[in-house]
Amino acid sequence: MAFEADLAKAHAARSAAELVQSGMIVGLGSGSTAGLLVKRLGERVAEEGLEFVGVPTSVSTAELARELNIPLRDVDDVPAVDLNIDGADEVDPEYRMIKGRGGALLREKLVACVASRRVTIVSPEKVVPRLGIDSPVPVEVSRLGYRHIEQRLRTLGARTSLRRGPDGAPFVTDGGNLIIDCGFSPLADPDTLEAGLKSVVGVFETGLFLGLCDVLVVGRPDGAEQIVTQARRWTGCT
Ligand SMILES: O=C(CO)[C@H](O)[C@H](O)COP(=O)(O)O
Repeated sequence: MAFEADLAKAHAARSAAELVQSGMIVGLGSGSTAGLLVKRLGERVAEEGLEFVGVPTSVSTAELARELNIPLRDVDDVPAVDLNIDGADEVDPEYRMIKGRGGALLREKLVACVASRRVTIVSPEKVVPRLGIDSPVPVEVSRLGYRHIEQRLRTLGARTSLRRGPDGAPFVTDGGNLIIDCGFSPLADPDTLEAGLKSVVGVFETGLFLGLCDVLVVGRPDGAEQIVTQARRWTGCT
């Protein structure tokens, strides 16, 4: 089963890597599926002389891309991003997503928002009838005051859990913040929830990615399907 999911991720990554053309500025997502994408792009650089500039969404993605000789820029050093390719934890029938299991949600959302075209790459089990049944919504918060922020998130109906690393210490994001995972059952209205979470002082970003999927690439053990979503675009990005 794990082997099939890995194969599906590899097919999704490979299919999306074909969308990258020389001259593009490309947002490079984070996580295992995005890692496979970066590796495939590295192969294209080495084998075909593909020339593009990557905008990494995490320290680990930047390290991998550098090893593969992919030139990088920070998001503030590019005028815009032509194409962003990233993974997701869950995608619903309206192409709304939960992201951030890897803890890179703030930078991922920033880069997705400045991209002209956003591509999501997933294995099939990530496509769900409804968001939040299995995955909590990660919320990136200030270290200062995080206990009070957690209380406020509870008043919005969240079952909260401060994310911790393997050593038991609080997980710290690339941006130096904390993550509070927020379980909602059910997650009834993602748009209203996003507005509520963002209204809490000290919340920097949430893992709800709404209107940020223009193309969904679903990998399978034997290939991949690209779906042009025509999903409503998120007004925060336009
Ligand atoms: O949002 C993310 C990291 O913050 C990842 O894209 C998401 O968690 C999917 O990861 P994977 O491809 O390893 O399943």
